[in-house]
Amino acid sequence: AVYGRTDELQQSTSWDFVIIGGGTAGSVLANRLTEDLNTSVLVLEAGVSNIGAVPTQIPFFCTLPHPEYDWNYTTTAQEGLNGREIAYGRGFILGGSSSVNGLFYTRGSEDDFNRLADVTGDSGWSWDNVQTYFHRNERWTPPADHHNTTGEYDPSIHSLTGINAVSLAGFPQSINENIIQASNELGGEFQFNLDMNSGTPLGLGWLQATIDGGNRSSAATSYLGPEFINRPNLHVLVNTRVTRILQSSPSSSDGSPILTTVEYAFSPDGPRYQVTASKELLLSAGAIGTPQILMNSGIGNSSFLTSMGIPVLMDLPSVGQNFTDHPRLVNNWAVTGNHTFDAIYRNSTLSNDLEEVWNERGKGPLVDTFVSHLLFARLNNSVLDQFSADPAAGNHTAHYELGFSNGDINVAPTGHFIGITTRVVTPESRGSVLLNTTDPFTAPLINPELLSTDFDIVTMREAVKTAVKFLNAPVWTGYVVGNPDVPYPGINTTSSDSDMDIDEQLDAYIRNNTGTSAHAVGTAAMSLPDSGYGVVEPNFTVKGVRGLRVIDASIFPFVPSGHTQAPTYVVAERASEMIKEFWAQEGF
Ligand SMILES: Cc1cc2nc3c(=O)[nH]c(=O)nc-3n(C[C@H](O)[C@H](O)[C@H](O)COP(=O)(O)OP(=O)(O)OC[C@H]3O[C@@H](n4cnc5c(N)ncnc54)[C@H](O)[C@@H]3O)c2cc1C
Repeated sequence: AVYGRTDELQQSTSWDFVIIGGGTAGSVLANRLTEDLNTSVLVLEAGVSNIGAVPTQIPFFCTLPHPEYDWNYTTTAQEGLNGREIAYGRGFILGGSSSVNGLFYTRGSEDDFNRLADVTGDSGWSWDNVQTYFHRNERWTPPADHHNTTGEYDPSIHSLTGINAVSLAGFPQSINENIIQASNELGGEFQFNLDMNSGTPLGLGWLQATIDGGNRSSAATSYLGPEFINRPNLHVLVNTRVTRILQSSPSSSDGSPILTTVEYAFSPDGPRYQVTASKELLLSAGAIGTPQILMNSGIGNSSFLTSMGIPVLMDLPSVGQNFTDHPRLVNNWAVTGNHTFDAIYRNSTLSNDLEEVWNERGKGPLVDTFVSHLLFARLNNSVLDQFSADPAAGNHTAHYELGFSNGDINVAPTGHFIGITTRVVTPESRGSVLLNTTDPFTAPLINPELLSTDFDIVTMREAVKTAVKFLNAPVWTGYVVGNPDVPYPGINTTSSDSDMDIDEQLDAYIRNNTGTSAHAVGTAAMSLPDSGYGVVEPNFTVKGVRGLRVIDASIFPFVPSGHTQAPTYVVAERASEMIKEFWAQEGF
């Protein structure tokens, strides 16, 4: 059950596992570990319950701000973004970021997982071996309008038996046919890909999203859904901020501290409570929350911790480092038609009417997220050759992504648009999450270092050029204003003196407008034992301590080359299995 106050919990209960953070990964762990009714689990979640959080349930409204369900973080000044500080979304709600995200369901590439297997020395992460976990996660679901989906995906690679709903779009956008036609006209990098979740995502295809009959499918609605949440051994405490992890008993025989006690509070000045897990603590507070909790507990770079006045429990300099994210840029071009979705954002009467249709019939444009198709593409060799190394995990892995929208998600006051969101999916930039103060209720310093390398800015520039190339396909004649010779965004004239001028102007536009995908990973990276870097071992245990594992998006040493929720679900599914196997071997 879900509780709002600590005194509602049965005080006599002892917990086998305490999970810190009821987000994407935490909800999977809570579900899988309580499949055995003899295993008791307590989840401590800082955010609110997802029940009744209607704005988060409507897929199309995912682009609107929902401050009551968000941590409302802001980054440090980003040099690569001309010094701007930008909003950094994180779900402050059961289900975590899966309850507020853009709902895109992309698994990443075969190369991404094979690289993870190499880096961790664990073949269990290879693409072939993780298919089991994708299948445990995914429950392929018909779209809200039940249209014939033949030719829009490959059924052979999907699962009907998982927990989290995934579907194709359930409302036809007026540009759908043109997008497919443009892919046929242009071929090459725009070639149609029947299913981008096959391990080879390159090309253009239909977006798959975590949507269940027009409603968001989050970790909370699925893994903590009605059929699971009332298990007698599953207890979820919301509105509960974990402040620190504490050493619970004398060190183990090899001298490693045993960390199975967690301290939590309901307000900055309120009393601190403690609870101890009889088996393990599972830290799933996400790529921002996890390093913050570790550092406040004395696990991190010892000189940094000492400078903050925190007693050092374990010197792990990689905590909070290696922060990786996908830079994201929303580009728009004016169109002549008026069948775009722009009016929905501007006209509150229309938006309310559509919400009624969504609510009563599960139909209409609100049943989908804001993108209908994606393109995954690689840099041309001539561009790639400028760089000493290719950060992609392999040759079947994209460097950038384009997402096509039938309108402007930035809500322009007038006009009709086609939107193309460009993202760098193999960024070289690495940032950090560090403590600002030792107050666990104060936000940490979030520095994704977006666009801080040449590779990243050049790749974003190529992505924008690819978007323009796409809009110059013959099918857009008479629809996209300017076709042929669609203008580059941010540039007033197409007749610049030289290519260099255009590149410089594009770079200025990119740096002034790029934001985040909120695909934060890497701040508690997994590495081989004795590798000299990293935070967790391949079995998710925090290096040098006992009783504590980190299981969430922070463990990825490299960001997958797609949106990060599906890989995070896979991490949590596999971790649950490993934990169960470990305790079965221990004889429990
Ligand atoms: C706005 C946005 C859009 C995105 N769009 C997409 C998309 O379209 N597709 C996609 O694949 N991915 C997307 N992502 C990324 C994806 O959702 C995340 O990578 C994934 O959900 C991360 O899962 P996690 O378990 O690591 O963290 P989270 O799901 O964020 O879970 C962490 C949980 O821990 C809780 N917590 C943190 N600190 C504490 C504390 N001190 N005490 C108690 N609880 C705590 C949080 O409240 C949260 O519930 C998006 C993310 C955001 C924020």
